[in-house]
Amino acid sequence: MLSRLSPLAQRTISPRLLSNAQRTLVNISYPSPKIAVLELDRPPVNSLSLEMSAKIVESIKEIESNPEVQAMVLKSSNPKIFSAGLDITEMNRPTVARLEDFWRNIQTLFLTLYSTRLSTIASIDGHSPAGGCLLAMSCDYRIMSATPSYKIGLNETKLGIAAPYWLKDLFVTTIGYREAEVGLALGKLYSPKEALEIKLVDELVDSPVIDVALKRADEWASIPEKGRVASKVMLRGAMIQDLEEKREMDVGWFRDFIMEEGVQKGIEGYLKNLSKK
Ligand SMILES: CCCC/C=C/CC(=O)SCCNC(=O)CCNC(=O)[C@H](O)C(C)(C)COP(=O)(O)OP(=O)(O)OC[C@H]1O[C@@H](n2cnc3c(N)ncnc32)[C@H](O)[C@@H]1OP(=O)(O)O
Repeated sequence: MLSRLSPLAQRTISPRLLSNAQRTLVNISYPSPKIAVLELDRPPVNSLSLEMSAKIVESIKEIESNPEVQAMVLKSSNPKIFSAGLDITEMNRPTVARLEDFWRNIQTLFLTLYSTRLSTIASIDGHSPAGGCLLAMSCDYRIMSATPSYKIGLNETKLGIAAPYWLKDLFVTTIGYREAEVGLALGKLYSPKEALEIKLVDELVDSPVIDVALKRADEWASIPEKGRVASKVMLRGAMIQDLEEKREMDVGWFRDFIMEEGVQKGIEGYLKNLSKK
């Protein structure tokens, strides 16, 4: 990890030359006492490996531990990708133990981000498929760049897999049953304009997304915490409790689904096509 390098090494190695093993994977900054910015920094595409998920969770907890901080902006260090979703290599011929651990970390990531006392603003300046869309939907408010080529949505079926039941629930809660039904079946990736129309995102901006995200964070941070958190718990509590009770069942479902030979072949083929591009 970068933090294990000496201060001199940290200053002299260009960040672009660091391997992921040397990186912190996320960066935390505080533009003002009430606002934190959590930046995803796992090149090339911010995919969610076991370590990346664990690091995001650890960082949210670190930010939460400061009672003064009220809002957190989630952004990417990559100028055109928010997050490419789960690290597909984690699902490609894995060991059962690693796969199960990976999934427990993904569950924890969702539960932590979805239930944090912080107001969370997703600053989506780039592509946000699958697990990237999960991160965005777990936030309280989503702002996306209007750049027409960017895509957001749940494309799992295109990989030959299915979203877990709790991600399906989150999608339904966000965009409504019928749109979710079609979107999930087709593995549909929406343009920013389409995403705004179905309320998958709340706002589109042409200017640097982060500027508007910081403004919204200020607005959310000005609401008294007690009432704001109580209303969040009312709206989100049932889904959180449901997954808490079914975690191990969900791990079993995921493991059995992914380890099937046909699914493994599909994942292998999808990865090969990605690399060939
Ligand atoms: C039953 C279980 C349900 C589990 C739920 C799963 C949810 C998921 O999140 S599954 C993951 C779905 N994600 C995707 O399908 C996104 C795939 N990636 C892309 O579409 C593109 O990479 C991009 C649009 C995000 C960016 O395109 P760009 O042209 O800039 O970059 P690439 O050349 O495609 O990628 C660079 C590099 O990164 C590798 N890579 C891309 N995405 C992933 C990923 N999700 N996991 C692991 N690795 C990924 C890609 O293969 C390239 O690698 P090489 O440089 O080695 O070729």
